[in-house]
Amino acid sequence: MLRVKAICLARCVHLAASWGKLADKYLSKRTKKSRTSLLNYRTSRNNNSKIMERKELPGILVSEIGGPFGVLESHVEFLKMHFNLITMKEFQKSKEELREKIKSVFVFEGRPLVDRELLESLPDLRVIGNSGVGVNHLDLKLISSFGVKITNTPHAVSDSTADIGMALMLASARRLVEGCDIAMSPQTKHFCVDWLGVEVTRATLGIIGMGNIGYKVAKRAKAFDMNILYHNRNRRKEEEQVVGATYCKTIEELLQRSDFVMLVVNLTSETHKLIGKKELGLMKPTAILINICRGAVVDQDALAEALQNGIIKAAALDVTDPEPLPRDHQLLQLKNVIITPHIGTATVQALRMMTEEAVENILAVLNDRPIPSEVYPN
Ligand SMILES: O=C(O)[C@H](O)CO
Repeated sequence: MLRVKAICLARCVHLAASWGKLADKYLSKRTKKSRTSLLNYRTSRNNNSKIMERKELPGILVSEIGGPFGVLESHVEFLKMHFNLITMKEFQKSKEELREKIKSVFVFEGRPLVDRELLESLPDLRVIGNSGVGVNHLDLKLISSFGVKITNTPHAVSDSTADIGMALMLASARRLVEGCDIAMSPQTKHFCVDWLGVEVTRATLGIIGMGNIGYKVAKRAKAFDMNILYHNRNRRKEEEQVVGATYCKTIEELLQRSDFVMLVVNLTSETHKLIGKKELGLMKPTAILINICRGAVVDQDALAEALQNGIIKAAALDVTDPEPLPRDHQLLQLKNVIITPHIGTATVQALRMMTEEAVENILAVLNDRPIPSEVYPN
């Protein structure tokens, strides 16, 4: 009997051990797979580093290291694994020595400025890698006329920007900033608010621009049981079905039917002041406008007027034109506006992925591989 018990116990232990091993194997496989981060690049570069000297790496021009418009310090090591990193300051100092080394420019927050002068001083330049999706700060035609490719990072930015869209919609609907002011004010003795918010649940959200970000907004809105309308140059039937969205052929129809209107388009000559007096006039007086793309998509004077006159109820903006607005701008005086400082991609994860996506694009151009995200002039 004792022997049987011992055998049973041994079997159980063996079984548990093999499950453990299996689980370990499975988990490490999953962890490795989900880690599509700097680490992957690091590993592959480390293997190559034995055969590749730093001086052989292609030169990449960056604005500066650190500072609000510079490459994040934590990304420098990663960039240096693939490139010979040259800052604008270094380039200005030794132009003649460096000009032929620079094959790419890494543009972050619109810096460095890529103008004719810069393009003319870089004879071997092959690609402008924009870190971010919006390329309105780049003269696409001019850059292309130099035979230089342009790339952007539409995938890296989509989740964080969609999150900001949802955050602004919720904050505006529930008057979060006003509530926060009351709760935190030293003057507050009792919590007594004389206003009510509105719910986003089951309300109608109209999304103008169903690209990567617009689609991620729709996915999130679906979880709020929202009735989703969208307008886009091209109808996206597959995505429509996934999120249960309804296509509006015209912006006018979308504006008339929506409780919340979210702007998620690229800024181009066609979308400049897309939302003006006429469009605001079509919206419901209870509607809220949310802008997470570019400030110039909205006629801000018309918006301020509409907000003052009750044409629409409120606005929540992560972007303005210019940024920041002049301190005496009328939009800053209004209670029914919330403005955040263009923080759609301001997360550790998004910035890391933007750098990775930009590097992937640049390396594809430099190695004559298919380019994941190329931008073409209109
Ligand atoms: O364009 C983008 O991706 C964001 O606005 C960050 O610049």
